[in-house]
Amino acid sequence: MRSDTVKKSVLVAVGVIENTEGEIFICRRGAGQHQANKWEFPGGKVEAGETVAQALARELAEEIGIRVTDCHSFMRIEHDYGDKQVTLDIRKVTAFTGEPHGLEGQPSRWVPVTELHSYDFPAANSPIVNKLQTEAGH
Ligand SMILES: Nc1nc2c([nH]c(=O)n2[C@H]2C[C@H](O)[C@@H](COP(=O)(O)OP(=O)(O)OP(=O)(O)O)O2)c(=O)[nH]1
Ligand SMILES: [Mg+2]
Repeated sequence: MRSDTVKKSVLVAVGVIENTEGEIFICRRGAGQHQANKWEFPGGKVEAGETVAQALARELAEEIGIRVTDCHSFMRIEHDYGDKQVTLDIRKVTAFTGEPHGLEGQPSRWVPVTELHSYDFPAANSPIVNKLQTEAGH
């Protein structure tokens, strides 16, 4: 990168959705997307004029068909993939209506926190998985 250019980070709203059994909902990214075929916590880019909470609500409605009724800040991660720099604003979704499912054809599933480490997530996600496992006492 040239020293006179400032790399711009993309702000992403990410939802860690938890059910009453303590499982987490994850989806698989598409073949043509950035970080293709990796598993992810659903979410997407915050658009101009939106708050992170608004973006999260919109993305979770569009991608997995749920309406968020309660969420709180979980963590924020800055990560540079080289080809793209992202800021993940992760929210824990503790209440919602509807049953999440991949509306865009993406594979998806509920996973116990103890099994999250066996999924191939983007590199930026490691602290999320670690924090979830610590909180669950593992
Ligand atoms: N949603 C999501 N994105 C993640 C995670 N981890 C991670 O590094 N990312 C990165 C991948 C992408 O570069 C970016 C999210 O972009 P996205 O492709 O989901 O954005 P979007 O839903 O608005 O999709 P699009 O309109 O561009 O197709 O953040 C994660 O757990 N969930
Ligand atoms: Mg997305």
